[in-house]
Amino acid sequence: MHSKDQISHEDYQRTADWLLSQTQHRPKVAIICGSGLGMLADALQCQDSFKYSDIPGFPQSTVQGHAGRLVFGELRGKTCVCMQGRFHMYEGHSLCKVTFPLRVFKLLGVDTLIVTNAAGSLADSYNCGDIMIIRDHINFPGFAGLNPLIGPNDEKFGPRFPPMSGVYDKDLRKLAFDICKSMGVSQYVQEGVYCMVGGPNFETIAEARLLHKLGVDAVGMSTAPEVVVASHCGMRVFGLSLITNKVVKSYQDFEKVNHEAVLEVSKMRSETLQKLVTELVSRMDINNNTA
Ligand SMILES: O=P(O)(O)O[C@@H]1C[C@H](O)[C@@H](CO)O1
Ligand code: HPA
Repeated sequence: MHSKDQISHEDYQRTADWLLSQTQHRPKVAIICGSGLGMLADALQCQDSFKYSDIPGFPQSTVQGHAGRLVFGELRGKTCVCMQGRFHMYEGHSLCKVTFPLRVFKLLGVDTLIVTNAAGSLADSYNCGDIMIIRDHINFPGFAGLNPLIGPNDEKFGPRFPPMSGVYDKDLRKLAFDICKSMGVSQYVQEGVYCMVGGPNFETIAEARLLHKLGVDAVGMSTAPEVVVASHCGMRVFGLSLITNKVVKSYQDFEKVNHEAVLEVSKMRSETLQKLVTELVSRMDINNNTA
């Protein structure tokens, strides 16, 4: 499966060149919007946007709550590119396809990734609507050999064996905490470990208990492959999970999670997340991108 799906450097370059020919924007920051979080792109000024179906080489987004648009624009004078809709492994995409945009962004000049997702909480102290700053992740599919870096290594992007410790930038995490404090929202901001599972089904109770025992704070179906590829090609990474549900861990609890409820909670926190991401981009240290 992997060799058939292998994407060449030229393929990434072709898509990057097409985008560079269609927009004047030269982003340094990429933002990936999680389920129901597409409104993060609405804050961008002077937008140029492209449907994924119009971008050569781009996969298509099939999940409700993922619009399928790439939006370029400025956040407080800093140029960003925003994915309104991401690709998940459970949609049937290979991990090369899931992470295709990241390498294209690298070729556009992006050096910082802000990744967001909707996730269920395992940590007992978390509540629905909490924002979790991702300290670290567990890439469960990676344990089973589902890793986007499997296959011949493209040294132009990064090394064969990239380190993954400290992958979520410490300074950006601290900055985000400071911003949350000044926004007066610290009471529902957490920091924790995100775990990716393959999906598309939500967890059984036994699976939830296992993840809890392993020290997972929040579980979702994305993010880890994107972060692995971004880090492999040298990007700085910051991640946020919006806690949209508490994962059922008790056989006495008859609550059942569903995607509609996930989207509903995402909507509830959209304004706060938009403010937080805008402030973070505005205050983060990046090269002034006037190239
Ligand atoms: O794209 P994200 O990770 O935010 O989406 C989460 C995981 C599933 O795709 C979906 C389940 O409701 O939300
Ligand atoms: N499990 C996995 N993925 C999710 C969840 C969950 O409970 N909530 C949102 N995405």
